[in-house]
Amino acid sequence: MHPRIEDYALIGDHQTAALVSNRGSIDWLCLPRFDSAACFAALLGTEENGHWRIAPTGAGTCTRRAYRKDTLVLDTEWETDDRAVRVTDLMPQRDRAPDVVRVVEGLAGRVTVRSTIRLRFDYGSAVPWMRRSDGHRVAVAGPDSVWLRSEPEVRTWSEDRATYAEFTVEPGEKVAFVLTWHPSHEPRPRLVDPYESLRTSVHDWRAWAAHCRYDGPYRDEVVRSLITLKALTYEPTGGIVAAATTSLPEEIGGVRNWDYRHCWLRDSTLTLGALLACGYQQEAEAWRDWLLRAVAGDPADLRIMYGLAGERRLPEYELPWLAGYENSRPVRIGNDAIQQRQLDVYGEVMDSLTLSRRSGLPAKPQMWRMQCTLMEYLRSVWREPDEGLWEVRGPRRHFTHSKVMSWAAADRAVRTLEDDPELSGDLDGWRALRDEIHREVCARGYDAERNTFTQSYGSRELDASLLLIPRMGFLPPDDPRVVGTVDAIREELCHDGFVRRYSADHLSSTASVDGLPGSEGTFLVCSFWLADALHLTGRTKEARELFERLLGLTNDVGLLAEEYDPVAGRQLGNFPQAFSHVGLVGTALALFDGDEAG
Ligand SMILES: OC[C@H]1O[C@H](O[C@H]2O[C@H](CO)[C@@H](O)[C@H](O)[C@H]2O)[C@H](O)[C@@H](O)[C@@H]1O
Repeated sequence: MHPRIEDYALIGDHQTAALVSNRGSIDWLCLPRFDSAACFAALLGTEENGHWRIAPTGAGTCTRRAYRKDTLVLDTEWETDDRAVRVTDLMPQRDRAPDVVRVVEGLAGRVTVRSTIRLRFDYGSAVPWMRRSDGHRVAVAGPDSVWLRSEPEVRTWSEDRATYAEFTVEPGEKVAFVLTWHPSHEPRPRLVDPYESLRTSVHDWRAWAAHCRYDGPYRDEVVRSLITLKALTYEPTGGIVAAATTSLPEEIGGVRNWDYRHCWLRDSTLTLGALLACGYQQEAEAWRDWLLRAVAGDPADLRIMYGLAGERRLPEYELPWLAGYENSRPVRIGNDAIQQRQLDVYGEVMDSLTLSRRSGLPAKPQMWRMQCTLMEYLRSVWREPDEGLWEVRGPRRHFTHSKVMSWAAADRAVRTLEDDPELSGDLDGWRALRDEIHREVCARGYDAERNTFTQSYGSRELDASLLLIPRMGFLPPDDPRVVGTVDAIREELCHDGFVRRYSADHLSSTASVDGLPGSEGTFLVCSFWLADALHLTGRTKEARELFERLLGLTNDVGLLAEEYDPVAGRQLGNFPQAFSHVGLVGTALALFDGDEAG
């Protein structure tokens, strides 16, 4: 049986990441970058598509699993009455080549351990040639090579397109495996010392986590989320991926399977906010600089997402040879949403740059110039319909959230000018724009009969993004229209207390709100937004209860996917997802680190 999404834990080296199941199997690993082809793709197919399992012979799921405190170093243990063994997994900070280190350590009795590795390059499709060289097993296919060795060396053999090793450990005995990726045309990679890597990783992560300035309740959960956000950041450029995976389904067996290994302006600006609020200025600055490079050029060419280094083309295609996670097909690479118009992005970019200024990040001269150009462009397009923040694949609409965020862009432009007399810009024009958008949203995006804002102009649909209205400052939290909207969303979009993005009524028909067949779960970041809105509107007790229930959805190692299915009681969608962890950090800060409301 396929592990559930929440059966996985993440390890990474700030350039890519792997998913390790609670059976001790690495089922997902893209090398050398997050968005490279996977060499282990069992996550989206079968073991034949590549995996690496280390576990006691005959054992199934582990008996205990945890990250070492404040690190991304994972311990997985199997314990029986008289025997116990631990596998410690990590990806060391990169020198040149990416490495995976797996240290097996005997804890009690004499345990026989088996390593089974099936390397399959190009997303599980290419079976490499294997050879031996200098104590390594070397796998080569096309541009990729992987070098595998152990310390001390254990006997390995190949059979049925897999490489095996079997050995025993007694208490205190260790065997460390190192897998290193390398371009196949280059000479052998430099050796890393697995034990030294383990020590350094633990030290570096703890030093990083110690900078977290949040010291309130649930600090461990907040730090775990921050570590996850850091692990989703591509260090060479500062770009932040939305999640470590592609095509984990929003509906088991369905078609809502997308590639999240790219940098969305929306997801990353929110991530930046969470990191900044917790004191991580360096990461925020790196992302701000990534943004300035990525959006450079004609504002009409602004993309809603980019590749890790700011690439502007992410063509979407399918991998027919992969069966998909629990048969959820197609498996998609790339993302056509890059072609969409999503007006909210202007508001998010302006908001995050305002935040970065206020947090004291040194401003760059080209920053304000770029903001003025974006504003001029937004002034010419804000009246147009768009695909909205949920990236609907149906017809464009006048999404209320997109207009609210256009208002936010104008508002942040005005406020930046008011704050800094040294900057120049069209203050009167932007004030007028801000007022005009506000008037229009209140007139066309609000249903007076039901006392709620609506998903798009003239529609009766609701949308969870409207929970952000008070947070963006569009209306005060005690405005009856805000309270009415929060209540209507609770009434219509909640399932078991968790929030759907939009109405579920049409989700089973092909004429769904988002133009896609099938259904989906409750959306975790929206559920955190509900907790924020409840807190802002004075219902802090309910906000805390919801927050605690949401914490209860994290898996055994504190990770969240994009969605949750309250009926099946399992996580859905790409994993771990930055959006969900940003939500967790934001709500913790709002509830326990800010002004107490109610
Ligand atoms: O629901 C259809 C869309 O789903 C994906 O978008 C979602 O993920 C993005 C990244 O986290 C997020 O920014 C967006 O708000 C979400 O709706 C997918 O990437 C799209 O291609 C797809 O149309």
